[in-house]
Amino acid sequence: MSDSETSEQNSQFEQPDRQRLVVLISGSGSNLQALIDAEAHDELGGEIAAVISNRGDAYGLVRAREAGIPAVVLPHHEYDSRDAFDAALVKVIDRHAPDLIVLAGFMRILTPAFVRRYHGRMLNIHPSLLPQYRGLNTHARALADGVSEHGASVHFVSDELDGGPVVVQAAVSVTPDDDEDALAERVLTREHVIYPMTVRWFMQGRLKLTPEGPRLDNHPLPAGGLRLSPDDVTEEDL
Ligand SMILES: Nc1nc2c(c(=O)[nH]1)N[C@@H](CN(C=O)c1ccc(C(=O)N[C@@H](CCC(=O)O)C(=O)O)cc1)CN2
Ligand SMILES: NCC(=O)N[C@@H]1O[C@H](COP(=O)([O-])[O-])[C@@H](O)[C@H]1O
Repeated sequence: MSDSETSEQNSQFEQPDRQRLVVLISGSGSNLQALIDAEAHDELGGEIAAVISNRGDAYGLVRAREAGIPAVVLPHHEYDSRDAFDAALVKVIDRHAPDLIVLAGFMRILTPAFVRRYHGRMLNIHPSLLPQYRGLNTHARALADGVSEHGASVHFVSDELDGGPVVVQAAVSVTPDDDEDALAERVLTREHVIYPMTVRWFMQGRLKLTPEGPRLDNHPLPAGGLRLSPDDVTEEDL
């Protein structure tokens, strides 16, 4: 058994009563880092039990290992189908019996069977004010359209790509001299605020997905989710 698997096997027995989450990544992992930092400050409501990446070159793997979190690479291109890849994901995820699966820059479309398995306990962060700009290249598309506001959305994952019920959005103003990198950086900064906050709400049992939609403290959320405006900074501003 490899080191990462050994440490991974042991992690499920540490502090068994704490809420656990598994984070899926594909790249830099700055949102993962925001979650790691929140956990380090006891502001996540649980522990990151494992990190899984579909890319072996994801810097987020370095972040996980430096934080002592078991990190597993499942190269999607080594699997014959999406179903086979998702089945391998399930096998690794379920070893940790997580309460929540968090997609943090995870760039693979998940199959309906996978989404059903984790319905109501899988979140994603998307770099747009959904339902605007589902899919990829959101910043370039927003700039091309000349929008005045852009941002990020945290939503429960559904079969409909980036179409699941939105929990929280954070908006940024788009300036005339914005380019893709500058806009992406400002949106990421907001992501690092709203994702740990939303994950904490779920881990604390405050956020649930009901058949009628997301509820926070048993109150229905506004259509389109709670919105942090460009001037709002923290949860207290919601
Ligand atoms: N069933 C769902 N799967 C995923 C969702 C979702 O809402 N429902 N969210 C995405 C995250 N995402 C945007 O937020 C996203 C990720 C990936 C893609 C995409 O087109 N992926 C391509 C490969 C792209 C690449 O490898 O660079 C693919 O899977 O063929 C679109 C949107 C996560 N999954
Ligand atoms: N469609 C999914 C998607 O585009 N997600 C986006 O990828 C970036 C990941 O950054 P990170 O790896 O530094 O967290 C984030 O901006 C996230 O919103």
